[in-house]
Amino acid sequence: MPRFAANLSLLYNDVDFLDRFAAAAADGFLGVEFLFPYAWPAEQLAGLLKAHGLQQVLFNAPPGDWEAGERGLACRPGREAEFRAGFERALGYARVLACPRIHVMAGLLPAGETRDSVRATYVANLKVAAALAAEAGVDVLIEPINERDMPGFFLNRQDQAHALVAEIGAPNVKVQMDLYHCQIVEGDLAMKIRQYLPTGRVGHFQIAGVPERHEPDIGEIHHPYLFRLLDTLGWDGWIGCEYRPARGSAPHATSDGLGWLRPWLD
Ligand SMILES: O=C(O)C(=O)[C@H](O)CO
Ligand SMILES: [Mg+2]
Repeated sequence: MPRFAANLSLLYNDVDFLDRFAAAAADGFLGVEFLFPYAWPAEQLAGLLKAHGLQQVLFNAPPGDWEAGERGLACRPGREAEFRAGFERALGYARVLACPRIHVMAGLLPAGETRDSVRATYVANLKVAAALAAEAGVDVLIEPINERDMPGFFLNRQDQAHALVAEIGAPNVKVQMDLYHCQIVEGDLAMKIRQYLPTGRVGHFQIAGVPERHEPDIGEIHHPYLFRLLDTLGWDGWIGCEYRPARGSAPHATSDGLGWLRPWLD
């Protein structure tokens, strides 16, 4: 049976961030993920996880200046020291939160650069992150993201991600297979899962309805088929619920829209 994690950056966003842990636990989630924990002390977040019987399954390394539009530093030549310092900060949080994986966002292509011209920077940065993470027993995840949501993002396709994982050559670097982005960029989701899951190089899944990124039962993907497929293939990791609730009304919008999840919680 798939295990579902609530993405607390997108779900329960009609209550304060620190109250989302309790809300997720009350809805039956056993795991949570979020984008960035850095506005709160790690010990405070660890206390909330413990109080509500939740596991932290994923969060992101610092992405650079998010407010200014940056979406990761890994592919940015000249930002290597900042990338490393950010990743070390993330590892500190991972230790306190007992979180076994960190997502490293690739970043937007700098003006005048191409995917080929920044590839060596990206690979070198990921090798550094992988070595640091290995000492802490943590996996480093890389995620292909569609360019409608993030124009100019370096990493967009599953085949590109898997080729980079092979080139980086570290056993703790894996792909975060977000089926929402994969559907928008490539489609053919079931065949892509059948192709990549047996490689052992998929470290996490995420889901959302396509194209609006609302509940998984809104839109063009039939998720129950994919959940059964993941079960058949023996996936025992997590599926992050990374969508913007569209049903119900505040302060229960997320809970009101969880009808799709209930059959999978038992
Ligand atoms: O956008 C996504 O799908 C992610 O998972 C990133 O972590 C945040 O942009
Ligand atoms: Mg995602």
